[in-house]
Amino acid sequence: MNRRPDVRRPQPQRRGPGPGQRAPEVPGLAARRVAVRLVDGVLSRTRPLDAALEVDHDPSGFRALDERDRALARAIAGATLRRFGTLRTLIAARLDKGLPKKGGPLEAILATGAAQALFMQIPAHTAVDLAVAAARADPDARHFAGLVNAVLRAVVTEGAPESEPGADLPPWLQARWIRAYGPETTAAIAAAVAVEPGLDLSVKADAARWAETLGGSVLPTGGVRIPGGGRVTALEGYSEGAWWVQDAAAALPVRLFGDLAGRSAIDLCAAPGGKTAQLAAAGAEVIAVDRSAERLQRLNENLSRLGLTATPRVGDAATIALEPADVVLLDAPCTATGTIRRHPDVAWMKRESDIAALARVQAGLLDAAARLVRPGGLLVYCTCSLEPEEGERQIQALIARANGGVRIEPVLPAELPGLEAAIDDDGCVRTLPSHLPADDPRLSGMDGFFAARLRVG
Ligand SMILES: C[S@@+](CC[C@H](N)C(=O)[O-])C[C@H]1O[C@@H](n2cnc3c(N)ncnc32)[C@H](O)[C@@H]1O
Repeated sequence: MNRRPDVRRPQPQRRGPGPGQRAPEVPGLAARRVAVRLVDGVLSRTRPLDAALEVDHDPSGFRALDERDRALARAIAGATLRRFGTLRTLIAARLDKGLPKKGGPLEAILATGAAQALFMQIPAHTAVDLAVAAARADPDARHFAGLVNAVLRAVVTEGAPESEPGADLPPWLQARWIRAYGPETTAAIAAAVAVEPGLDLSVKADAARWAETLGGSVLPTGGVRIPGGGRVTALEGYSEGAWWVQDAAAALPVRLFGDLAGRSAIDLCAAPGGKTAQLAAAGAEVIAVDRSAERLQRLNENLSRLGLTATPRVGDAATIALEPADVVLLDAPCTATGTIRRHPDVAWMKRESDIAALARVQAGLLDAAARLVRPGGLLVYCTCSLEPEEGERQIQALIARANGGVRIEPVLPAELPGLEAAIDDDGCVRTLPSHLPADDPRLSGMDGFFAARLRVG
């Protein structure tokens, strides 16, 4: 009996293969099933997208795919998560009784199917048929293959809705940003995170030459921006270690130290080493601390490709004992809500309660970092979060706790040409995804970051 589903005209009533039987693989199905697992890992808050793509033990099956299918699975998962707010609403409107409880990855199957048809250039019948096939291949979702077919046919017939600012953000996050930045700026942030961004590089030297070689432009932050797509490792200059991937906003905190030649530096929470590379390239003697030995190994590999050196130390930044240094950088663990543009999974992995828990960790790390600065030295604190609790309020609280021992060294407009709007009234840096606008939305924007420069002692 031929069990291969008719990919042009699905028959939802047909049952999948019985126990012990294997259906021949439908073309394109493997990539869809992996995309479903990637999205389901995020929606169930068990696996961030990048972790699923990188870890050796890969429960999604991503690494078993060939290169083309990997790119397709990644693109489907990315497009789904970027537009997930809209997709969830469209799907919910077609489900009178909500999502069945025992459907396994049913929501991920529906969302990836709809994303392909509505937001990627994939023919609707292919997207729907492969979603039905993915449901049939899943032990829990197979009972709902008919529902997948019905819901997706209705969704694709209706077509993509007008995009509304904020429709793709979790409501709790949108509400917080409106409180922190106002409705207009929040709409601008939402528009910026809706577009998959290009690639930002920090270069060791000669930004103009690398911009020309790679078909990009030099940013006011000193880095190079190129259109995204393609394998980073295949780009010119990668193997010779001429540059590393680093968002334009992530490159700002180290610049706040000024001249670093010959100075001692401690980089706390350093892996995978984007900022360590900047410190080392600027001539500092760097100790790079991270609590994860595995991630420090990646830092070592990255530095070695770049021909740069730092002393790695595995340890907890809150308690590590080190000789005080001229400058200390604390790039604290945070909710990373400023990076949703590049990591759309972050919006759906995080919970609002994560903010308070991380803010407590950040306060402890800040106190420890301040103790590692030699008297009169500089501390730069940064997070890639848009939440004031993880940025501005950390600094206000530290200054109050330090009783005159720590003060903000305000960043001057001349230090950030082209980004003066990112300097707040206290002289700290607050970048937003809507900063650095350009005509082409894919070449616009930057991560949301907070950075404060502090004089200690
Ligand atoms: C935001 S990432 C750092 C990115 C890095 N600074 C860069 O520019 O490439 C946060 C890092 O902090 C590390 N980390 C989290 N808590 C830590 C702690 N208490 N002590 C040391 N490292 C920590 C994590 O292992 C992770 O590598």
